[in-house]
Amino acid sequence: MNPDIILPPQVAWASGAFANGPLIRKATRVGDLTGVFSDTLAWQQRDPNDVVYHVEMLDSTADAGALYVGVTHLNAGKIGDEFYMTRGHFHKQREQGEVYFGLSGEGLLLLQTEQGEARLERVAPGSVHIIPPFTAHRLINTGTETLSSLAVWPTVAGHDYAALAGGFALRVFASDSGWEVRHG
Ligand SMILES: O=P(O)(O)OC[C@H]1O[C@](O)(CO)[C@@H](O)[C@@H]1O
Repeated sequence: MNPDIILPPQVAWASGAFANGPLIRKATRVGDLTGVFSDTLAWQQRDPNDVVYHVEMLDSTADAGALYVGVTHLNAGKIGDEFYMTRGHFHKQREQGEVYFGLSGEGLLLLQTEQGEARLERVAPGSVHIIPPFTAHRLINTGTETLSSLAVWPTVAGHDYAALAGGFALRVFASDSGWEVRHG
């Protein structure tokens, strides 16, 4: 007798759309991102209901060793001259790492250590980003299409946003040549 074969969740690599999974979906809007963008006036003038990004993730257990798999869909856009980006965070359990995979669109992954040293990796379809322990991370969409990136991270990791209340050390703005990096 053949055993029943389980149909696992599926992800469409080109779009990041999930099928067959126990999905959680969360949208982050302009109004949720207080203090994140440098041009406060431009931020205040925007519709707070505009979605900047949404995350779809497969639900998982909170057990040690369990993993989340999720896709962040970061819309193309700017607040003032600064490109749309995720809020960004350290893991509450700082020793937990994460892996990002670029699926579609183009952008940057901003990584920052606890000592404030920041670096940028180019995100593009097929790119693989190993986020080490003790490293904050933020996605930035420098393109004209939605930037979609798949991530795998431990469910115990948690989010610490407070440690970055003063912002990251680098910001990315539109420029004549496409984009430019400035110190925060
Ligand atoms: O929590 P942030 O900084 O808004 O980032 C968006 C998402 O990116 C992830 O790191 C993985 O996609 C999630 O943990 C998080 O929900």
